[in-house]
Parts: sequence; structure tokens; C-alpha cells
Amino acid sequence: MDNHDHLQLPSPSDTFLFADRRTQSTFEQIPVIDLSNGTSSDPLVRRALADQIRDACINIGFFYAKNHGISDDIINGAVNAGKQFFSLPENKKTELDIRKTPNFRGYTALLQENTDPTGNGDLHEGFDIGWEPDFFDNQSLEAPTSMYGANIWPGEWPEFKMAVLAYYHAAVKFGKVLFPLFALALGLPDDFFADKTTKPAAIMRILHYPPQNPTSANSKQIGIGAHTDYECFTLLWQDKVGGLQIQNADGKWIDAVPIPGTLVVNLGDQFSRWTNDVFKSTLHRAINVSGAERYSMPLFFGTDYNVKLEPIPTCISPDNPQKYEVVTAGEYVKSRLEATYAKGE
Ligand SMILES: O=C(O)CCC(=O)C(=O)O
Ligand SMILES: [Fe+2]
Repeated sequence: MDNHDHLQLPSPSDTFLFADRRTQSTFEQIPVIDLSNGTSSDPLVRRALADQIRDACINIGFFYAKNHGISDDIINGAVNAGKQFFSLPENKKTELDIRKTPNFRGYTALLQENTDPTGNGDLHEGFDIGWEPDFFDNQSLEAPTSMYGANIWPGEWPEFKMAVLAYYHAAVKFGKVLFPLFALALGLPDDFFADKTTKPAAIMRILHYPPQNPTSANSKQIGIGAHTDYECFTLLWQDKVGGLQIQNADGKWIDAVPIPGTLVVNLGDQFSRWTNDVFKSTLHRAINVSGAERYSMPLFFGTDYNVKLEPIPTCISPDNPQKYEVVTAGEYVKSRLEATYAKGE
């Protein structure tokens, strides 16, 4: 006997037809999910966790993950490295201009990005890194597409690289805990995404949002314009300042207030495509009217470049026919990134 008698595994007849479970919920709150058992092998524990994740994904597209296992030291190391980097003179930062790299790595200046196509540029600056083969194994630095390949780093500053990579590794590791739970949440085998995330397309950013005048908060220039993310899911660390907002089905902006010790997890458009919109990639934006500098660190976790974003059969029904043409994950993200950076050219 164990203490899970009250929990039931789904019987085969319960096999979810997710297409019929989509909701248009008008959420006001974002749930907090405790991931301390995220790596448990107990099927009942995993099922219970996956059920919470499924509810959040179907109704909201966002949740807070607590007990994610990334230490404060690692988080603070990366944020502080970012703060120091952003305080460098502009010409030092633009030496690493993201538009000079073929694989979207490096520095983005204020207003250089335009995440909402109707906006006039985003009021943040950023520094981006991504997956390099050496991070996880000894494969050669073959670059099958321009999305892979080396990062660029500020010269003669090894501490910066170490601190940022330490967070990167830790966040990727946590992402690898979540992928099987998302699979379970979709009624799929635990390892459904394993062979699709061998070279994970995981771009990490450190973002700096200078404060903006509250009276301009509805203008076309905000911290990051309204958008959905491009990959499967995003892990976002945010500081205590606040400013992230999420739109519910009524069009109301709900504050994703900072909760210390948590990461915000939100779904992106790769997952909308896998699930034919059953899992929501919810519109969000950030506006920093706090008067203080704001820092955040998103990590966008997608599948390997060549994986096709084919809808999962249980997410299709006569009432929810296939919505998206099948494209590869990498080409999809690349086209979205190109559009985001087109403004500053
Ligand atoms: O900084 C934030 O709170 C949100 C960042 C974001 O939405 C993004 O980078 O896609
Ligand atoms: Fe986002």
C-alpha cells in the first residue's frame, strides 16, 4: 500500500480526446505548481503533476514553477553578470551586435527589437546565447543550420561566460524535467519528446528593462510588445520589480506578479502547433512603470531544428480540425526571429 490510493491512473477508455477539452477560460490568476517531485518515477505522482500542468496549459498557458531546483547563487550569478554587461559603454556592447551573427546570438540594443509588429520597438536591451554542441557532448561543432553554432562573448571576461552558462545549463536541465511532464499532460508516453530534443533549440536571454514613464505605458513603445513566444515553452526568471502581463480570453491584462523562488513557465507557438491550439500560447507583454530597473532571463525551449511540428492526433477532431500547415521547428522559429529583428536593420 502506498499513500496514493486516492489517485487513479487513466484507464484506456479515458484516453483523452484533447480536442474537446479546449476552453476559453477567463482566468484571473496564474497557478503555482510545485515541481519538487518533477523527477519522481512513481507513475501516480507523475500523473498528478501532469494533470496540474495540463489544466494550466489548457486554460491559461502560464504557470509558476516552484522548487525548480536552480539555486539562488546560480540565478544571482547570471543576473549580476548581465547587470555588469549592460552597464558597459554602448560601443562595447554593440561590438557584439546580434545582427552581425548568423545565429541570433549577442547584444540587442534598446528599440532594436520589435516584438509586436504594430509597435515602435521594445524598451529593453538584451544579451542572447544558445545551445552549442560542446555544452552537452563531444559532438563536433557541426552547424547543420544557422540556428546552431557558437555563441559570442565579451572578450577577456571569463567570469561573465561562466556565470551565464551556469544558469543556462541549470535551466536547460529543468526544461528536460518538464518535457516528459508535458508529454504526460497530453496523454503521450513520457519520452515522446526525448528524440525530438537531442540538440535542443534553447535560446537564453538576459533582458534589461529601463523604467518607463507611466503615462507612456499604453504607447507603442513598451518593455516588450504583446506577443506569443515561438518555441514549445519558456522558462522565465524575473526579478522583484514586476511588469509582466498576460492577456485572458476577455482581453484583460493580468499581472504575473513576481513570486520569489519561482520561474514563470509559459507555452509557445511550437506547442500550439503540436497540439492544434489545445495548449495555449498566451499573449503577454512587459511594461516597467515601477521606476526601477527591471531584469529578467527567459529561456525558450524548442525541439530540434529538423523536427516537424505535426499535430498530435488526439488534438484533432471534427470540431477542432487541423489549423496549421506542418513546418519544421527550426524554420518556424527562424522566420519569427527574422521578423522580430527586421525593424532595426
Ligand atoms: O521579461 C519578461 O517578463 C517577458 C519576456 C518575454 O516575454 C520574452 O522574452 O519573450
Ligand atoms: Fe515572451
